[in-house]
Amino acid sequence: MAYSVKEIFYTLQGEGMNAGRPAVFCRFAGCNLWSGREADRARAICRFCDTDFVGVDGTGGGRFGSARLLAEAVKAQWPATSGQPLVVLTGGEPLLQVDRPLIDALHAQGLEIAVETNGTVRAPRGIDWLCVSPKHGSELLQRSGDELKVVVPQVGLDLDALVQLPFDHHLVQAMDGPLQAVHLRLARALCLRDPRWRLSVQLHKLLGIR
Ligand SMILES: C[S@@+](CC[C@H](N)C(=O)[O-])C[C@H]1O[C@@H](n2cnc3c(N)ncnc32)[C@H](O)[C@@H]1O
Ligand SMILES: Nc1nc2[nH]cc(C(=O)O)c2c(=O)[nH]1
Ligand code: SF4
Ligand SMILES: [Mg+2]
Repeated sequence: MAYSVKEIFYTLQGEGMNAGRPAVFCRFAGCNLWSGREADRARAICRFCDTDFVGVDGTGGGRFGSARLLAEAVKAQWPATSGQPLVVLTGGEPLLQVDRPLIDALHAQGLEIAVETNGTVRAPRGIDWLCVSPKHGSELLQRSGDELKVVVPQVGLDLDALVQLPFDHHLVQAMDGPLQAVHLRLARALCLRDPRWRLSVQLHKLLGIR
């Protein structure tokens, strides 16, 4: 199968339990909850997205004709020094494209595989770290994993039900945008009130990196 990739870049994981860990990011093009066009945002299912995932024109992006070619392009971004290489597959919605051959090809390159998904597509087996971030108005099909990362506030999402889902970690992340300061206070208060939740701060935005 061929893969449409917006960009591939090396940075620090900015979110979740692995925040601060160096990783190669592979951002797949396209999403099932928004077209990515500003004109469509107001009527999209997911309306708060902070990411450009349209097209294959970013740094290191392109159409990759095979799993091996994409895995090699990802591995090429890892520095020559030692350490366990990590790739974060994101998007857009990566699980519209990630399949067993790609997982096997990334593992064959020695990469540990993390995925950021909206949970509307069931994850294939073999992912080493699965982060699910549910979106109100969509059906949550992937209901287990390593971390559940809920962007707040999302009116209509039942946090009491979500915190009971079988994930090892339950995190809230303040919705970025004009009201981010308000959302951060709300997310902080939520964790203090119910310590089953942990706060995920978008470290890369604080640092001014991608
Ligand atoms: C751009 S999404 C791509 C992966 C997948 N489509 C998803 O939604 O999980 C990566 C992460 O950024 C989060 N995110 C997107 N827009 C955000 C915003 N405005 N503020 C905070 N987090 C946001 C998502 O919830 C998700 O956890
Ligand atoms: N540094 C950094 N960390 C991230 N963690 C999740 C991201 C994403 O867009 O999926 C992201 C991102 O875009 N940049
Ligand atoms: S589901 Fe993820 S990629 Fe798609 S629009 Fe929402 S935050 Fe963006
Ligand atoms: Mg991002």
